Amino acid sequence: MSLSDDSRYLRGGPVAQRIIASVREDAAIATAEGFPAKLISITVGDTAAVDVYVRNQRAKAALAGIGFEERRFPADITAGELEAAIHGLNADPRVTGIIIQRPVPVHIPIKTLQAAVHPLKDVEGMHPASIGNIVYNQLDLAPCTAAASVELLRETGLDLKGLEVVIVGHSEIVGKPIAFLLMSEGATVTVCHHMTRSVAAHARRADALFVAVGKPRLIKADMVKPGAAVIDIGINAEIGPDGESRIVGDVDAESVKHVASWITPVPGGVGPITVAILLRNTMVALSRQRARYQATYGVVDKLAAE
Ligand SMILES: NC(=O)C1=CN([C@@H]2O[C@H](COP(=O)(O)OP(=O)(O)OC[C@H]3O[C@@H](n4cnc5c(N)ncnc54)[C@H](OP(=O)(O)O)[C@@H]3O)[C@@H](O)[C@H]2O)C=CC1
Ligand SMILES: Nc1nc(=O)c2c([nH]1)NC[C@@H]1CN(c3ccc(C(=O)N[C@@H](CCC(=O)O)C(=O)O)cc3)C=[N+]21
Repeated sequence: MSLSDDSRYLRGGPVAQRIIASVREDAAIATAEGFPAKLISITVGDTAAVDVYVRNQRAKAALAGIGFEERRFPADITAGELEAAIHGLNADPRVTGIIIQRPVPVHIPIKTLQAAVHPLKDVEGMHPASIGNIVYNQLDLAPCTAAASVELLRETGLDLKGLEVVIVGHSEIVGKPIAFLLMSEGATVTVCHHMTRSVAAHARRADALFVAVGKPRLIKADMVKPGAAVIDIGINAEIGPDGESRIVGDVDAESVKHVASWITPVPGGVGPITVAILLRNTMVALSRQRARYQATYGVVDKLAAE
């Protein structure tokens, strides 16, 4: 069976479309009520790794009826200057959400930047205060890629309760949040990283295998349990046999597709859903801001009566 018509391929497009259609309805209502949503993307320095992401954010935000603006800053900007820019966006009532594209130059501590974003405008859930929410099983706003990966696993229809899940890669933006999201769903989760003695030994036990490392073909067929679901989060640029640059994941799809029951294509798997979730998170942030606004200013009648 060819890759393109194989139903075992878990495609992100239809899931993303579903999410964006629902965001579009919510955004239209909010706009009509006088609360248009607007997302600001911050990019610092060389942007090759994030260009595709930002391009898709802009396109899908337009489709969903969410405002979108990109702010680009030079690589030699100081952390202090960036924080000041973020504080300006925090204070701007027209701005609903702020996303800081990773990576940022090494002289800027990413944690400081994440902490500068007001938690109500933190559309990736990466503020130290926000990321704790998923530990407390508050799952309505999670880091986008992690949430997107879990959405794709749901598409398999597998019961997440008691599912043996192995995650390869433990970054704070992908691997770790996936682990927390799936623990909340009742899965049994093992997390592997570069010090894991045998990634293969763990991976072979997984009913669902998530891979977020950034190494092409790290996962081969002999590391996958027959019938497993394989969610490939990696995005790697490499030169293909035709001499053209192409994007591949972390999974050797050509061999793994013969063993797994489900596998996500790259591109066309997790990526499109990541963008859709970012927009959904922007609407979650908007409704939280509206609730705060209501709580603060929605007592006019009472004040007038006093
Ligand atoms: N589709 C999407 O929406 C997104 C895709 N990505 C892609 O996902 C991949 C991972 O991204 P990100 O999490 O940000 O990357 P990081 O570089 O932050 O994390 C990589 C992780 O992989 C681990 N690792 C490195 N080598 C090995 C190995 N040989 N075996 C097991 N684990 C290993 C590292 O462990 P340690 O820390 O111990 O060294 C680390 O936890 C990249 O390809 C990135 O482009 C990222 C974000 C969004
Ligand atoms: N703070 C932060 N959060 C991130 O989530 C984050 C980041 N920084 N930095 C960069 C990486 C990368 N990333 C992508 C998301 C979607 C696609 C995407 O839409 N991919 C399409 C590609 C389609 C096309 O080529 O146009 C696909 O996979 O099908 C790509 C890349 C998010 N990241």
